[in-house]
Formats: sequence, C-alpha cells, structure tokens
Amino acid sequence: MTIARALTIAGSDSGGGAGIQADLKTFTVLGVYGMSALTAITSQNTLGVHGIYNLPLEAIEKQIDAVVTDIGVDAAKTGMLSQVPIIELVAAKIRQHTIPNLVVDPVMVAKGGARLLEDSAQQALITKLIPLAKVVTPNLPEAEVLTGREIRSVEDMKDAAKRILDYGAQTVVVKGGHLAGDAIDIVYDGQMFEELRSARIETRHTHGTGCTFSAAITAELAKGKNVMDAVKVAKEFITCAISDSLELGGGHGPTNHWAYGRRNQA
Ligand SMILES: Nc1ncnc2c1ncn2[C@@H]1O[C@H](COP(=O)(O)OP(=O)(O)O)[C@@H](O)[C@H]1O
Ligand SMILES: Cc1ncc(COP(=O)(O)OP(=O)(O)O)c(N)n1
Repeated sequence: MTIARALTIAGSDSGGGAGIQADLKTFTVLGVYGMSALTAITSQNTLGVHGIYNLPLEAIEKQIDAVVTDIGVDAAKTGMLSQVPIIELVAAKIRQHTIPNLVVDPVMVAKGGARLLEDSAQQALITKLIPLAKVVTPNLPEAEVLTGREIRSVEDMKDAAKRILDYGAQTVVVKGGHLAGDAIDIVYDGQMFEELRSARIETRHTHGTGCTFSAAITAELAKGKNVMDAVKVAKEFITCAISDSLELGGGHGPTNHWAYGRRNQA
C-alpha cells in the first residue's frame, strides 16, 4: 500500500493539544503517514507553557536528514522554531533536500502568552523561511508583527496578506480567529482573494487551532490537492474540531481531531 507522507518540523506540547502532537493526530485522521523533527520540548498543559527547552541544532538536522533520505516527504510544515540558528538550519535543510509543498505556520506566542519565537528571530522568519513557503498561515497578531501594521478588519487582513506575499510566499492565509464575529480566513495567491467564513464557536477550548489548521493543509497537499482545496478541507477540519472540542484540564482545552472523520463517516 502506498500512502502520502507528511513531515512536521515543530515543538512538542506535552499537553498534546498543539505542536507536534496536534500535527501528527491531524495527519493520521486525514489518512497521511506522519513524521516529525522536534525543534524544542515544551512543558505545557491547558493552563500554559511552563518551560521551553530548545534542542541542539545537530539533533534537529539529523532528524530531518533521517526521514527525508529514507522515507521521503510529500509535504512538510514548520511550527515552533524559536531562535535564529534553528530557523536558518531548517531553511537550509528544506533547500538542500528540496522538500516540496512547505507550509510555514509562523508560530510566535502561545494562547497563554508564552513567547515561542524570540523577538530577534522575527526577521529570520521573514527573510529565510517565508520565501520557501507554498503556504504561510499567520494569525492576526503574527500578521501584525510580520507587517508592522494593526489589523482590525477584513480589509486590513487583505492588505496584510498582500504584504506577506511580497516576502516571497506563494499563498498567504491570514487566519481570523482573533477577530470578533464570524471566523473569517483570507486566502491570497497573488491573483485573487478568497474569504473562508464559518460561524464563531463560543468555547474557550481552542488550544492548538493554528497548529491543527496548518497540519490539515499540509496533509491535503501531501495527498496532491491544490492549495485552495487543501485550505478548504483544513477550514472544515478545524471547524469540526473546535465544535466538538475537548473539556480537558483547567484552562484552554484542546480541539477534537477525530470530529471531522466521524462527521464524514456519519
Ligand atoms: N472560536 C472559533 N470558532 C470558529 N473558528 C475558529 C475559532 N477560533 C479560531 N477559529 C479558526 O481556527 C483556525 C485557526 O485560527 P486562529 O485561532 O486564529 O489561529 P492560532 O491558533 O494560530 O491563533 C482558523 O481557521 C480560524 O478561523
Ligand atoms: C509546541 C507548541 N507549538 C505551537 C504552539 C502554538 O499553537 P497554536 O496552534 O497557535 O495554539 P495556541 O497555543 O495559541 O492555543 C504551542 N502552544 N506549542
């Protein structure tokens, strides 16, 4: 049996709601073989991030080399890459192995407020990684940092998408989870804008929404979907996952990665 292969290059969330754990669950539910290259270990739960331990560059490099040279990769995503040398290494490895279908989730701050990207590394994300991206998926605060502009409306989101595309990404998805009202994501490929809209689900259990969304795009690209179709599946996937989110822990519980598969079986 052949199967599409997806790689996540990201941090570990011990609580299982975000990071590598969310990515691998998403890959599995979408029928894709998942692989991982850990960049950092976080001690994390639904209440927040309690510790961050970046891995040595050699460990990150060897994980990527090991899976790419043996198993192969149809699509990959990046998540938490907290320091300049890690971003530079990952960008160099993506170029060296010509890893296709790269989704860059420019992770900066976790929901509880912990910084997962050092301020000094913001520029490296813009100049080294985003130009390699088939899709880049900033949330509103990330898009504000990347563009240096406030975003308060859908029009502002479109303007930010244009500016981020100019950094060299092929498609930009500005996620609207942090805006009031409907959850509207703006997709821009340099030619046209598409608005993906869903009703806002009133829940505090949204830990890991961004990781799960970008992992779903990656899984669908690995299967050979085009970008717009992949993003549409990801929007449905995350909407189901939030609708049926899990009341675990005392803070922001995780989304439900199984909800999309169950709905499609019903
Ligand atoms: N309360 C919500 N109801 C419905 N969709 C949401 C909600 N919160 C986030 N989303 C959707 O989840 C995805 C991730 O967005 P967002 O939460 O902004 O990312 P991040 O986790 O990176 O901050 C987007 O498709 C967004 O529209
Ligand atoms: C290890 C790790 N990576 C990324 C994140 C951020 O995940 P995100 O999907 O943006 O969700 P929230 O943390 O904002 O709920 C993380 N927390 N941990």
